[in-house]
Amino acid sequence: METTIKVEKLCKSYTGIQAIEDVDIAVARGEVFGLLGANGAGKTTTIECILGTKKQDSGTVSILGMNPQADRKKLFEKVGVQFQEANYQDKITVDELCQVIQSLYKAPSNYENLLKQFGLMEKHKSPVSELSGGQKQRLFIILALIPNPEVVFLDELTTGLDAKARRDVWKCLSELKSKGMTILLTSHFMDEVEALCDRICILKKGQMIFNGTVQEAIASSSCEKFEDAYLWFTEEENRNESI
Ligand SMILES: Nc1ncnc2c1ncn2[C@@H]1O[C@H](COP(=O)(O)OP(=O)(O)OP(=O)(O)O)[C@@H](O)[C@H]1O
Repeated sequence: METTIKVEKLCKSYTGIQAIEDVDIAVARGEVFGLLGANGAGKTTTIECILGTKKQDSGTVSILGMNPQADRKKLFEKVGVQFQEANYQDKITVDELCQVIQSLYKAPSNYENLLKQFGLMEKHKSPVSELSGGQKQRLFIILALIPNPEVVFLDELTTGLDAKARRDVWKCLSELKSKGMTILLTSHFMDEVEALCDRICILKKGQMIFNGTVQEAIASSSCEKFEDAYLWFTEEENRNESI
């Protein structure tokens, strides 16, 4: 199967902190891959190194056969990124922000369709600053999809969304997946990971402690439910007791 994202022996440290160490990830085209771990485990650092917005200390990254450091311009056309926070003018409206993003790309998606799909059409004339937290979160997913990307990175996918909005986002992502989009996401919600991800990697203090499917994670633990298995992997005490 064609590999869309390939990461080998990725290491990155900040002053005094080894944020990630020897991370290996391979994501096939059309796959939904979940990067999991507690706060500070190294998920965002991994994504930033994959995107080339942070330079790794060692290790290699390839997306769609490109080196993100050397081929940044070409990658920009094919990769979408959901930002947690974005800098935009104070009074800019949803329409205007989408149009600005659209203007940056050669073959963008129709953003109005995305607004409809994500239930934000009624807010299209509102200033972004007046959206609720969940509405902003959905807008950031839309901005990531405007480039019509082959690969999309969604960091903390549905943080801040209510139950209905989360389910709506899941449905939209399943549709994108069925059209062949490759998705790398991080999430702290294990029901979401179970519903969406073909494969996962669990990071703990920058080290990869599991790589495989949700079913394999459950089978390797002494647990029946995925959330319990995830906690078994990430909580030291439980693992030591079981080993
Ligand atoms: N710019 C930075 N300077 C110094 N240390 C940093 C920097 N960015 C991240 N770190 C540290 O690196 C480690 C990994 O952080 P990272 O943001 O990658 O974790 P994360 O898994 O994305 O966490 P969260 O779930 O809270 O978003 C943490 O210990 C964090 O404090």
